[in-house]
Amino acid sequence: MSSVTRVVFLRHGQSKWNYENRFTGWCDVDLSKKGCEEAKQAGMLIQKQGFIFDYAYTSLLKRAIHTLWYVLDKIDQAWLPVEKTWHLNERHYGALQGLNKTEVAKKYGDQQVKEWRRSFDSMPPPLHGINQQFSGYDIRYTKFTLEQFPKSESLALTINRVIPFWNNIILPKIKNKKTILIVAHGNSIRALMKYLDGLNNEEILELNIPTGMPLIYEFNEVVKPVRHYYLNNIV
Ligand SMILES: O=C(O)[C@H](O)COP(=O)(O)O
Repeated sequence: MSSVTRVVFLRHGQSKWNYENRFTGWCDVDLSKKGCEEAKQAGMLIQKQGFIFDYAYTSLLKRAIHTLWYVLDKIDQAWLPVEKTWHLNERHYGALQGLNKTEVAKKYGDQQVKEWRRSFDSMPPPLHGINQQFSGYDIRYTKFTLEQFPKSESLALTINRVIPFWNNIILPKIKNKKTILIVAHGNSIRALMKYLDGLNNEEILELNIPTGMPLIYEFNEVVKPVRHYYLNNIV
């Protein structure tokens, strides 16, 4: 019997705003046609490896939830216990949400946009007031007061809410040899990878997570990550 325990991470398939090249963050945008196909393909890759999961986790955002549904359908594990949590949401992109990434780069420069998107502690400009990109009144976020509700998040702030979830909820399950599927977002997965692999601030700048590509992490008996790889790289 294998002594490693595996966690499958999956960034949602392409969303409609990924397709339109717009900052999305906590805006609840659905999958594009291509994203649905990517999700089904991810399900097929996972199914080929014969994964039988004990638990699945995803965010409160439908691009991730629907990706999970496609995967569970493909692997015929629709019965799996699923927990949805804001801890796995995409990083909040503040006032950039809804804006076109190329237009923002024309206005502020490529370097500034790269910093907002990929650096450790740079914070996108915060949302001001209540506009259509503000989801603070949404029923799924009632546990936040308006003051607590994020108006923007750096990767550092994203790490602050992803890692307690990892340590309290996921880690004990890995210790018990449970196999877990986590369908989340580019930056909530980057936050986890920074933590798991001890990446420094230069390394995290260059880390991008592709849409719809299952990423396998293997953990040893003391729950240290020993290896990770994308499923499309398996021959
Ligand atoms: O929220 C978004 O815009 C994307 O899902 C992730 O965006 P990024 O690649 O700019 O971090």
